[in-house]
Amino acid sequence: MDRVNCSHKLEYIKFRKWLKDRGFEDSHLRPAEFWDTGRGLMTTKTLQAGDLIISLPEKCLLTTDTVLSSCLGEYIMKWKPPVSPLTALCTFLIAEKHAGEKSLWKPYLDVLPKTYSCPVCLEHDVVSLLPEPLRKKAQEQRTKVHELYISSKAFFSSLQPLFAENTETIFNYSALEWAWCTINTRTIYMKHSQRKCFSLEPDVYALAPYLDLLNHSPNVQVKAAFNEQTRSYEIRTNSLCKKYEEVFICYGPHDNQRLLLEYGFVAMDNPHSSVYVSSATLLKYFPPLDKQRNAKVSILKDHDLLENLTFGWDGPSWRLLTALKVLSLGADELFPS
Ligand SMILES: C[S@@+](CC[C@H](N)C(=O)[O-])C[C@H]1O[C@@H](n2cnc3c(N)ncnc32)[C@H](O)[C@@H]1O
Repeated sequence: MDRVNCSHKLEYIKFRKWLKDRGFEDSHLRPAEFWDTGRGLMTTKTLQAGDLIISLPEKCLLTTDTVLSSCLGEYIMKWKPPVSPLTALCTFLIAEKHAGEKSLWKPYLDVLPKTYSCPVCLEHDVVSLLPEPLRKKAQEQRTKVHELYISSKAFFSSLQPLFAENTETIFNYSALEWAWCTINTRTIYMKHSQRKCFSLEPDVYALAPYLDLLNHSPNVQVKAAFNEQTRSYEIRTNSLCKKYEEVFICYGPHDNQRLLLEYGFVAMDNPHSSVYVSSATLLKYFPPLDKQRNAKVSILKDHDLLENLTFGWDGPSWRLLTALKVLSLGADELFPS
């Protein structure tokens, strides 16, 4: 058995009832465990190109509007300097999880992963096994989440009147890491207009319960957008998907480094696969005594051409070729008189 339907489990029965109460009608998708991709959605009817995979009503979406209309809203509105939309969503997830039975979002929270595999969650000795350019990005991710935690601490304390328990216990680092990964790995893009109560970071995240059970395949094409007429977020497939098979969407033309960094997995047979070449590796192959070496390196740095240098299936990328060309220039070619 390479897939096991899990829609009979109590948590999914409650989850689907919760979605139905919010206007979601699902006829052909079932949560299932797949041997290769883990949990995902299986279709009980064949989907042809052009068919609707899912149409999720606005009422099911969790956005910054949801956060502002909750009890957190007044605290966000009065907090200076304003928090980011991302911080607001993280705070909401942590607060709702803490509310347990009392949360209106409990059936959704109950089916969210308990742990994640993004680099920020990996142990130091695991990160140190990653190849160099990825290791650096993994460390940057850890720093980013840590800084978010430090910079949000005062705001979290301001929420104390809402909780009987100490906010430091509720909004601890591991709770923030879980909330950050939930948002980073599961949100859809939905642009909201800029609001004064939030910082200038773009407000583009929406959590889309059930739809966020769809796994990624680099080999399918889909069209996804909010439909203003039906007031639902809709995804149509452009690929055939046979009855009882897993339905995939495409998160974007991402290589495996990006998939690991953003989503915590890598895709088999990824047409966007690439191999990253660190600047240290590149420079090792150029003469250390080249008098113009420092000038060349600083030109490349100024143009942001010493990072994200890759080989894809078609050979070296434009960025890598450019870096190679600059480093190979002769003495009279770099600054011709
Ligand atoms: C939007 S969620 C999809 C549903 C998720 N599998 C679940 O059980 O909740 C995105 C996450 O699913 C997993 N995922 C998505 N596509 C995958 C794939 N092709 N292979 C393995 N894991 C995948 C990754 O952990 C990713 O962070």
